[in-house]
Amino acid sequence: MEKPASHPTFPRERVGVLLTNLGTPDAPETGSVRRYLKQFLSDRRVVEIPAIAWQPILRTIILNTRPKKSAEAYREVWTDEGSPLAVIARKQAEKLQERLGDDVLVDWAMRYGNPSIPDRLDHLWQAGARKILVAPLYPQYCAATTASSLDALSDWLDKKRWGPAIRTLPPYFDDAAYIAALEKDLKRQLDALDFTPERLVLSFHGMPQRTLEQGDPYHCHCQKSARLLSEKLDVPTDVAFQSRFGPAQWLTPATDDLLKAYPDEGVKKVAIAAPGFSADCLETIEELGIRGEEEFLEAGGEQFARLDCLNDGQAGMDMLEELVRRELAGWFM
Ligand SMILES: C=CC1=C(C)c2cc3[nH]c(cc4nc(cc5[nH]c(cc1n2)c(C)c5CCC(=O)O)C(CCC(=O)O)=C4C)c(C)c3C=C
Ligand SMILES: [Fe+2]
Ligand SMILES: [Fe+2]
Repeated sequence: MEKPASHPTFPRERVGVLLTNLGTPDAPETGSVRRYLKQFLSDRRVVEIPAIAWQPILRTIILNTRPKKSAEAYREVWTDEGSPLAVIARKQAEKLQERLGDDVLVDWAMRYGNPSIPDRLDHLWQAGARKILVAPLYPQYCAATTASSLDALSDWLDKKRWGPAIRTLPPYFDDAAYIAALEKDLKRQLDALDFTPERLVLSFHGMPQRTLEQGDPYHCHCQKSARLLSEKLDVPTDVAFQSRFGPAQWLTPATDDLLKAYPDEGVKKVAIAAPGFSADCLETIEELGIRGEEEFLEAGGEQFARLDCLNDGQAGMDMLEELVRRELAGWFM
């Protein structure tokens, strides 16, 4: 039977994979940072204060002060290719695409800023992806990160007449592939240091203490990742939470407090890793690597090293390929 002339044509069906991360400004300038922070900090998953109380504070105080200061920090980490988080996210997607071949379309997106989750889902759909795995690259589940990415997915699906079958990558905080990748990569980096650290700090992004009391599993996921990892490493580890924001009580101990207290306790040689970040970003390169080192040395510390995240290195990509192939079972071998 002949198709009516008005009948749309469809591309070859394929499987899509969308790697998502948090997001970053388009440029290390006040205006770009303000746009990014406005979207980020207006997300009710991130700041759980009723909008009527929060929006005036955000618009009159925070967006008038923080963007300039944050832009300065972004300038310290910005590369010729762009923001480290975006550059690494793109490389992770390109390398995963190479590993999975043409039957799968791999793309990447950011929850805040660009490229956005709805734009890249549109792109995958238009390219023929009728089955899509959305993979928020957060090992530890958190409402502010994992659930928020899935909100963006469900908002997109909500508007579609015909939408894809969807799978989402579960948190992988205790997955053997994740722990093994960290073990391998951190051991490689520790072996390459020109000193032997007395302590390895495992620094996770902080969250308000209240979220733990309300049932967010993030704190427990971080503690379990840290325990499983520390069992594999020869150096003693401490867990800490970084990037405190606002006046509320956040998870403790705070990374900066821990670094400042070490020298008085006789700990003078420290390495620091951020296993909850799948890619290096402002929070690892600037906050840990620059500010953290300054704070530790000023307090009397002697040697300090920041270890890289898994990024697009061999160990991290082996893990990502394993996790993604597992989730694609039955869709693609
Ligand atoms: C990895 C998990 C992360 C959690 C959990 C998280 C929670 C969280 N963050 C803020 C406030 C800010 N975070 C900022 C940047 C930022 N945060 C994460 C990760 C987590 N955040 C990443 C990967 C980045 C990206 C940095 C980049 O390179 O672009 C910022 C912006 C920078 C700044 O102005 O300091 C803010 C603000 C809150 C409030 C929160 C949980 C409630
Ligand atoms: Fe953050
Ligand atoms: Fe816990």
